[in-house]
Amino acid sequence: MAGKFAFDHPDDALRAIAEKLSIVGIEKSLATTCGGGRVFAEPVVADRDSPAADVSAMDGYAIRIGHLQGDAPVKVAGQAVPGSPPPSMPAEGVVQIFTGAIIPKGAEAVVKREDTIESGGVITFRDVALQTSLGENIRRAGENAAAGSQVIAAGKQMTAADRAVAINFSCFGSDFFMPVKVGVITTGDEVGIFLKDRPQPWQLQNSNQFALGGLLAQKPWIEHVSSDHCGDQKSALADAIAATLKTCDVILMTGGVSMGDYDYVPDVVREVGGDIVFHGLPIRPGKPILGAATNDGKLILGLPGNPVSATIGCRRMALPLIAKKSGQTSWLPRQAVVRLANPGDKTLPMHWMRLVRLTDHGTAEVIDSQGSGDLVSMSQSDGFVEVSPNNTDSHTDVPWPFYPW
Ligand SMILES: Nc1nc2c(c(=O)[nH]1)N[C@H]1C(S)=C(S)[C@@H](COP(=O)(O)OP(=O)(O)OC[C@H]3O[C@@H](n4cnc5c(N)ncnc54)[C@H](O)[C@@H]3O)O[C@H]1N2
Ligand code: MOO
Repeated sequence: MAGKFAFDHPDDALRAIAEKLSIVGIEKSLATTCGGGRVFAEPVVADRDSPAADVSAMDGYAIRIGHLQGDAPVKVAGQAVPGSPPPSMPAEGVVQIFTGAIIPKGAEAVVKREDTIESGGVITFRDVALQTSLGENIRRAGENAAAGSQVIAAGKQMTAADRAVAINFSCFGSDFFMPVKVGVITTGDEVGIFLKDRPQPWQLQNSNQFALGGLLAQKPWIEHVSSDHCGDQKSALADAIAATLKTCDVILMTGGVSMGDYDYVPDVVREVGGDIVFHGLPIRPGKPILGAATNDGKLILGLPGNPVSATIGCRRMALPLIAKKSGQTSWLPRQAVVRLANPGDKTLPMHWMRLVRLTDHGTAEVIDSQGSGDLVSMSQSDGFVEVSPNNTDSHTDVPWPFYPW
């Protein structure tokens, strides 16, 4: 135990609960082209060398190094074009070659076209070409990857670059992890979706449902299955959690996790068999957050009801844990860092999530906020930085991890 909190650092809390989570199942042989953003459940292996043969990196002439001695014109005795098998290297003369074409057997280098003087079937080498070394401008077979080697590891989320790699190696189908099924349950008698009648002063629109839904929708490895809302009745909440556990791998809740008389979430999570790993973390906003796992490895995360706390909590804590369940091996956040233009002198004894707007590459400004109910300032931000507890360097040039929306 770290003081009054189970963990000192949000990442330690993530690691601890992640150990209790199961990984989703596998979908066999989906088309790779449909799998953009999904998580590979098997590695991609090179079906042949890349490049498949020695190829030219330039438009020019395939030569033997011996051609570079003397300044007499040399005959262009053949042509190597992409899309055709290579000609053989003639006993005399050079072969005109184009970028990507296979190097004729016996050629030792490629001289760029602009480093020669071309005239009617012969070339002479400019001075710069005389320095050409053995193998210059030749991409060797297998230099990117050898046939049979792993080019993409299982557990990686497929990027656009991975799509290119998979298709390059003729991997048109692969096993992928199934999307993680997530159910959202918001709570609170005051919260609703008021379409026709405007909310009364004691009521408010269910913005959390839409904030969480927006973050979940960004991830192709998540299937947002349901959004339910529960009033402040313990039995209704228990029923909603039990029903959602039947259809989902993860339940994200908002509200009802702090100290109020109607904050039933911790009790109900225990009742449905949730093993509470943390309830409260040294983070602001979001301190009352609750993390639990069921005995079959499902995740129940209770986010505080305040809109900024719920949204930041979803970004900082829920998405990595869902990533873990999705089979991703690199699920723990590794964020790019930014420096703050206007950090001020204030410190907090907590990990402080500060809303920021990016102002330049690597620089951001802190946005004025009225606190965790101020969703207007949140919408003016590009995301938040996480400042260390009791940080006395905040007014200096310290870079902080940045979490974009
Ligand atoms: N005595 C204490 N009181 C509070 C503590 C504490 O430690 N001791 N912690 C405070 C902190 S920090 C937070 S954050 C809130 C979180 O409380 P809950 O998770 O129990 O959330 P609620 O009380 O249900 O709601 C808080 C706030 O957010 C509004 N809300 C709730 N759900 C939604 C929604 N779906 N969409 C938009 N807004 C929502 C709700 O109306 C309240 O205004 O507790 C502090 N109190
Ligand atoms: O720490 Mo609570 O999550 O801000 O208002």
